[in-house]
Amino acid sequence: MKIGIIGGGAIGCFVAQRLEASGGGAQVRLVRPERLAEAAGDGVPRVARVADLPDGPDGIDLMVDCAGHAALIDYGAQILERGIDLITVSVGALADRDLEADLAAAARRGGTQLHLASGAIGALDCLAAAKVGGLSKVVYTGRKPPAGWRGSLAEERLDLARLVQAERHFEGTARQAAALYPKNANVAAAVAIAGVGFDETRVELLADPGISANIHEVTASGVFGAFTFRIEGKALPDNPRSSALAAMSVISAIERRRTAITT
Ligand SMILES: NC(=O)C1=CN([C@@H]2O[C@H](COP(=O)(O)OP(=O)(O)OC[C@H]3O[C@@H](n4cnc5c(N)ncnc54)[C@H](OP(=O)(O)O)[C@@H]3O)[C@@H](O)[C@H]2O)C=CC1
Ligand SMILES: O=C([O-])CC(=O)C(=O)O
Repeated sequence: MKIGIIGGGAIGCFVAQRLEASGGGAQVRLVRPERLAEAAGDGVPRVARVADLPDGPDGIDLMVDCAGHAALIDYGAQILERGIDLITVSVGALADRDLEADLAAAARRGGTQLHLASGAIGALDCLAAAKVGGLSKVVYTGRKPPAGWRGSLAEERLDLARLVQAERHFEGTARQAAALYPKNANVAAAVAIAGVGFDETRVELLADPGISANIHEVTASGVFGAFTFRIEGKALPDNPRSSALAAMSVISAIERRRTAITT
């Protein structure tokens, strides 16, 4: 399988290095034009760098977006329309109804699929199955140490450097959370898409100086019964905002495409 990657940050580098180590390394990395001249800094120097998809090698089977909302907006539709499947971590971008419709139309035209990586959360399979019977309530709570909220709206709402106890900086719908916190609420979006949708999923986001992990909790109830899922995810060393599991979920999604029998 010929794979291309978008994003050379914490998640993109993890993915590129894992692919390289498994012998099935990526063929190309899509970068912003102004990044093209830079020396390879991701530990996988033989990967071709291009600023536009047509400049890359032919026959790419799969692109993986590890870059964030802007990348899905910039490249998603053209990738899908060119007949290339796409795995993305930028799930929150789909809170924009127009983008969601554009991506779905591009996938139909290209005969392709946009696969949403499970990211930093789990239990999405459980939510999706429970949705079949009918879900009555889904609540997602995201809790990170103050450093995990740097560069987000939380900085405007709280004095992150001086927190002495957990403080909530957002309460609302998953659609609002995903739009307001593009680097931090992709999990809320994934929970919404698997379950009761962007407008019915309730979200709370907290900064907590007493924790060192990114703690995500989902509670759901419906015809199936009820469940609570809680994960304490370690952040990636290069980015305190992003849980390591998000990067691992991309590799897992790729591996599942390579095996005859999959979950
Ligand atoms: N689904 C989930 O559970 C999770 C999803 N995420 C999403 O993943 C994103 C990436 O996370 P992470 O790797 O930690 O972030 P980083 O900030 O470490 O890296 C982001 C990388 O993407 C590149 N990039 C951003 N925009 C574009 C673009 N338009 N075109 C090409 N490259 C681009 C950046 O390049 P440059 O340096 O040139 O800007 C950088 O290399 C997050 O912003 C978030 O949206 C994160 C965690 C969990
Ligand atoms: O990585 C995480 O813990 C969650 C995250 O940033 C997101 O949902 O965007």
